[in-house]
Amino acid sequence: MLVIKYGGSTIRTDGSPDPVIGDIIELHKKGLQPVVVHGGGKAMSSLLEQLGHRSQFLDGYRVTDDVTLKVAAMVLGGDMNKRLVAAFQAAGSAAVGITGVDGGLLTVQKKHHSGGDLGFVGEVEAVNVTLIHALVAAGFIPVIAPLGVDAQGQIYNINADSAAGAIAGALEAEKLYLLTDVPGILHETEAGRELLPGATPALIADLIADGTISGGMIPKVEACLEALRHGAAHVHIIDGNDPHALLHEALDGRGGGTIIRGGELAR
Ligand SMILES: Nc1ncnc2c1ncn2[C@@H]1O[C@H](COP(=O)(O)OP(=O)(O)O)[C@@H](O)[C@H]1O
Ligand SMILES: CC(=O)N[C@@H](CCC(=O)OP(=O)(O)O)C(=O)O
Repeated sequence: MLVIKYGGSTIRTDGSPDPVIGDIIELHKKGLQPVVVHGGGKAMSSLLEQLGHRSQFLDGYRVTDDVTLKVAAMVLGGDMNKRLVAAFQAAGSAAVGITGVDGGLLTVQKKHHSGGDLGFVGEVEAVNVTLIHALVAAGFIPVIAPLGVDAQGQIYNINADSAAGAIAGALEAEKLYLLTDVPGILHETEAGRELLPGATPALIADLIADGTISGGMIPKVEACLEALRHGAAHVHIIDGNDPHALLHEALDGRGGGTIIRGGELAR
């Protein structure tokens, strides 16, 4: 299976044909079994702002109070999830939208952070992939919103990269693709800010420590490491704004971006 995390910063919400969805359908037709995990952080921030609620982040994780949790359920589990499923439908492919709450997919506990209380932010404790396997076996593309539930039935907001990393690990997916709004991990070189084509966990730790990797890139690389720890063969951060980068990368390794492997430095 291929797990594809589609970031909210690049998801089209204007109804125009979405090349990423076209690519995912193409991969499905070729028998590659894609599983989609989506974000929607940008749409959440904009609705929260309309409600007069300020968004606050700690290392890329949104501090989630009661209001924010409601907005997460509405935007991620509702609007964003159904828009994506409708876009798959319009492009001629059957997708089924679920959240991590459905079928016991994502059991979480409250995530603790050294920088302060994150509120209702979940850290994935257990993944039950039964529902994903059932949907894939029936020919559907699962489209998953990053919400989870704890043992007491409390719903939590999960960073979409973290949810995708945990799901890719549990599925022992051959590949995890994280589609975002930058070409990959960028770093300073003598020639200026450039794409880092390959990285190892050790290099990533150095880049977080020296501040090169910050904000929304932190949950992304943490998700990559989590998926690698659980047996994903490699993970790849690619540009969701580059039309067909996903298809090129999945079919012949020409999509660009940053590959992260557990072993030696890639490429
Ligand atoms: N070293 C880095 N290389 C690339 N992007 C970085 C880096 N450090 C921080 N970022 C930020 O991470 C962002 C991607 O994360 P995020 O905004 O959460 O996107 P998404 O919605 O796709 O998950 C980039 O737009 C950039 O602002
Ligand atoms: C806890 C946490 O940070 N949850 C994220 C969930 C959405 C998300 O991750 O969306 P993107 O992938 O588009 O950034 C949030 O509230 O923004």
